[in-house]
Amino acid sequence: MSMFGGGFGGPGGGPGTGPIGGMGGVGAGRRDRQQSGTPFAGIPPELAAGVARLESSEPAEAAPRDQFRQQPDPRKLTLWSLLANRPAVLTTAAIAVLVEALLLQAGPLLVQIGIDHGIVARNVPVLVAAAVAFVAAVGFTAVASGVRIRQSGRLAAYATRDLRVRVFSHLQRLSLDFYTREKAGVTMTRMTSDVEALQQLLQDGFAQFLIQGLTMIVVTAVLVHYDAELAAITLLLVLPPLAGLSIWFRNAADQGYNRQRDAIAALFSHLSESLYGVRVITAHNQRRRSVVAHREVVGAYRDANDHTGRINAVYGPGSSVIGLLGLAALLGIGGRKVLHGELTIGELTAFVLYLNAFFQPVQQLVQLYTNYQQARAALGKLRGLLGTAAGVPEKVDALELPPASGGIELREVFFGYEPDRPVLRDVTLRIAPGETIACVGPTGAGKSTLAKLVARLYDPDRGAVLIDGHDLREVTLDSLHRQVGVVPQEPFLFAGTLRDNIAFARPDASDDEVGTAVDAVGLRDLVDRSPDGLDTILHERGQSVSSGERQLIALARVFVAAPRVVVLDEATSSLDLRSELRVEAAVQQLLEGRTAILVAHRLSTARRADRVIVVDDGGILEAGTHDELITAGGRYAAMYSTWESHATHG
Ligand SMILES: Nc1ncnc2c1ncn2[C@@H]1O[C@H](COP(=O)(O)OP(=O)(O)OP(=O)(O)O)[C@@H](O)[C@H]1O
Repeated sequence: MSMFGGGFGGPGGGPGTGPIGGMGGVGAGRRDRQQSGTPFAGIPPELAAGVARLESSEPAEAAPRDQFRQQPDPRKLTLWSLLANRPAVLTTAAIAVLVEALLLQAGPLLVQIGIDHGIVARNVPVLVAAAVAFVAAVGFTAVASGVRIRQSGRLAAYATRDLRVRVFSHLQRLSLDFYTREKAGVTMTRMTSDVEALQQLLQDGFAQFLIQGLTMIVVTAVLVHYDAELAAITLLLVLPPLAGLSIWFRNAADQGYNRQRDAIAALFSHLSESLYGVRVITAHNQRRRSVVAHREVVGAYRDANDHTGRINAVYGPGSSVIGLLGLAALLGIGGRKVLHGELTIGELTAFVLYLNAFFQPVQQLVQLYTNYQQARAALGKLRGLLGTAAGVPEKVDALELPPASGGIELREVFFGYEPDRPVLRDVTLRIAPGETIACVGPTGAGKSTLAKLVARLYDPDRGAVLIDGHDLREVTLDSLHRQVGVVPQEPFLFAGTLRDNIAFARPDASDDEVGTAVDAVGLRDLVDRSPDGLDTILHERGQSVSSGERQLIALARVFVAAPRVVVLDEATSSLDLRSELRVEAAVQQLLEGRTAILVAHRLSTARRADRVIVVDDGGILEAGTHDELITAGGRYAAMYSTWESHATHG
């Protein structure tokens, strides 16, 4: 099986090497075209002055703030932690919220003053003053509201950006076991839909929550001030049923929104798998089945939405009815008080307006609560993801692996992907610096697994893997990956230029270094044939180059990285004889002077290795040079004679 499931690039291109998609290619491309002197290369002279002007006015690019660290971020992910990162923006937004909430309450007060002291008292200046004050309050409210929306928008944008970077960094930290276990679509959902659910709440939700909450407090105080008895009766009538309904909603929504999150993740998973596998689906005539399966996951998502919709249909109108009944009660009780002269008509009007102002927030809070529940479910999922520990963690006190001479040792290694299914049992193997070892054996025997352990893509369950006497678990992953290069069975190319792909592990590699790698692995032909040479854009996953060329690019990538140890999982896909020979020659070049572990699917590769090991039944059955094993007449000799007769007759 593939060492990386086609998921990762070459060595050292592990965590934190940054994106590649065309990055750096622009500048590099321009530099090269200018040098090449071809027609249309570089910036036309008549535009040069304009470009220089434009460049000088561009702000200098700040150094990236986010550094990748192998150790996970210990901070717990909470809504507050997302907001607290930008105290200045948060404070401005909070002040704007406060001002807006207070100004909003001026309206009913001014109406009451206008009625009681202006209209009823026939005092025109007071009436005019109340009206003017009303207009001013509206103006200030608009300004405060503008500031609040702008600042809370910024806050949400920053917070979700931070969250996305944090989750992505964590994804980079996780090991192969996570990616085998977790569907790509589910992880995508965490980064898209879940983060967006949070964004919605952060953008408007919190500010609204504060405004509405403050409004309710202010209004309650004002109501008590106007008529404590009336306020108490009305609030007692309203609050208990509202609280009961909210508790019910919280419990029901918790389940509902979790179900919704799971359903959307399943939907994304199926979508991404179907898109990646579209060729196989079409070739095997399984489009109908694919559509039926998609209808099922979409159906499950619809059911989840339907469920939350039903809950909302009870909670929304339910809380509204409670509020309106409260108003009706107020009209009856308050009206009686006016008739008995205990309350002025202006006060009752203000009371009704304030109570309305009390219930409007309730309505808004209902909506916000829905958002909050959604965001809470999303946060739970994201927290789960951030809480996933890396399968191959780096020790806090891990040491830099010093420049290795490349001696490798597997010491009594036991390993299984699942606890009850051991793949390797008590494997001991020593590889001398500079030696090339070929692993052969039947399919599924554990050859790739052995190679993965040497690259520390997994840790052994028992025993140890050492380089130059250093246990791999004791050294930093960064220093290890710099010195152990991996060529996966199915090379993965990124959308970007050829140069970007070749220099992936060392983006700072010079043109000369890239050129040397190109020549060494025999890619010169491809580079010369490509329209823009090294600046030719490759399509996603390298679909625009042949499988042999992909292998050569993967080899060139490791060549540029220049690790001490190479772990190479030979591709099983067969190439035509010419390409095969080119790849073989490239491998020879790459292995020159390096320690190497080859997972050899072709015995021609094994023949050229310094030593061959036969892996089967969870261990190493035979080990020795090709000639020794042939002479011994054991398992390898049998495999070799079968292969040879196929090679000559086939
Ligand atoms: N991620 C995984 N999770 C669970 N089991 C796995 C995983 N990867 C491999 N296996 C199992 O471990 C065993 C050894 O797999 P491995 O890939 O090492 O075989 P291999 O000898 O390299 O085979 P091939 O020649 O086909 O590449 C197989 O039985 C395989 O099914």
